[in-house]
Amino acid sequence: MLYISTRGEAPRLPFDDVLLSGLARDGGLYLPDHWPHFDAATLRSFAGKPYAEVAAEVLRPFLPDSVAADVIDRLTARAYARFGHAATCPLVQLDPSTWVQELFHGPTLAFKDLALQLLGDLFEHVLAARGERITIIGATSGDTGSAAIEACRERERIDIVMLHPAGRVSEVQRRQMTTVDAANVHNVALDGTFDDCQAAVKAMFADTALRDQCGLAAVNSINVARILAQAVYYITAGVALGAPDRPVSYAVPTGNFGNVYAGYMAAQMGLPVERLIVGSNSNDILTRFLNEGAMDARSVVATLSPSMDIQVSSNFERLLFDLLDRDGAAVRTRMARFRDTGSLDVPATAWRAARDIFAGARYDDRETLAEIARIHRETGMLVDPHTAIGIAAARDRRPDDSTPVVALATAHPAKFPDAVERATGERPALPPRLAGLYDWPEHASELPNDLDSLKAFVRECSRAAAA
Ligand SMILES: Cc1ncc(COP(=O)(O)O)c(C=O)c1O
Ligand SMILES: N[C@@H](CCOP(=O)(O)O)C(=O)O
Repeated sequence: MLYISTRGEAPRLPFDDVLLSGLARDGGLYLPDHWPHFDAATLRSFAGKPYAEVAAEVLRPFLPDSVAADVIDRLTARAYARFGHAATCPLVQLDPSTWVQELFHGPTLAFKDLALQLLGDLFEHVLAARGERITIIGATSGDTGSAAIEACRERERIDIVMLHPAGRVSEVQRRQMTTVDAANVHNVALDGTFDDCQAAVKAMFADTALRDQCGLAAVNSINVARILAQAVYYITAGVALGAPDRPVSYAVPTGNFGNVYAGYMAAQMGLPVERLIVGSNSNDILTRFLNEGAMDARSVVATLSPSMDIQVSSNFERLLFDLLDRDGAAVRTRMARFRDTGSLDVPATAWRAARDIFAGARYDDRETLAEIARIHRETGMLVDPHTAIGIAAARDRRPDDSTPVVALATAHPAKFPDAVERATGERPALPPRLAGLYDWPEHASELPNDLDSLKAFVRECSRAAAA
């Protein structure tokens, strides 16, 4: 299998190159050139298997022979052994047709661990085989950062520079990144929003000299391997609830559109998905698009669900590519106009096609707190603000009462203790291994939102550049 860019101009690349190269050289995002199809018998055979085994089966067709054979079995077994629940991503039933899938049993308590624990080992395997080093540059609104740092800390062939928007992530999220004391980990508190961080990362990838000198690589959903690995939990939840013999819907708290795009990928591979329900906070560009057809970026508003405080949802470009019949030139023109004007022109036919599978709902902070309180009152569960938005969207936008809906619980409530306590009066405790988090010293460089300063910083941190 080869991977193609959404902007149609970069060369097709094999998996190893795409894994290590991040953004395509034409500014686009990579996608597989075709989707493998899992037939009904294969999907049925996944039910009841350990998560690591299903992950290996689902990912095998996307991998080169050198990894697909038995290496992937070892890597998935090792990655998912680090999770704190024997089922890896257990399902908890809320009512007769709604389930919550807990994606927060990994080392950093958020769904990003599902992909990044595996990616860390994959990077190491491929880099050792090629005798290379990389410098990862990433942007985080909170959770990608800690999951990527945890997955890559102290790895000999990797340096990691992680940009977070100063003052705009929760204290637990920030400390999970900045208290890591490892020579290859470099945190940047950027004076700006998450969108500024993500734009800076993409601009650094566009600098060919920097990119080649430092061996830049991505851990964000820019990296297609990240979201391919996330498609697995849609499949394990679906088959546990009766797929392929009945369709399943998913409700997903959404910011950068990566997680819900992973659900779209699972559907392309044959999982019968009835609806992908997008839950937004007040930064509701995706919900406005789905409901009204217009995609206009506004200023980012700080909310109680900071990981979704995003206006430029990077992965929407991957969906747009499909909606425009995989026409890279059409994507290129529209993305250039979006960058210049903040308005993305999506043809009405494409909008209607998007609405065949996606639906959207928006919740402000008041509604989010009310939802956390309601869930606690009615079920005893404590949920984080992002998860609450997913559960509310599951209830409000489910297509019918009979199709099961899986609401994705994307973070542990202890990552957002202030909001949870405000809504319920109960303060969720951190797991014992993070008990010292508030006492450990923090390490971060405060930098302005200035590309030249960031590039200089990355060069300084990169052992690949120094070699
Ligand atoms: C807890 C949580 N929920 C939801 C999201 C939104 O996910 P995505 O950006 O993939 O749409 C994030 C961001 O990664 C997150 O950290
Ligand atoms: N919400 C994310 C933002 C980055 O998204 P990604 O899926 O592209 O890594 C975060 O938690 O950092």
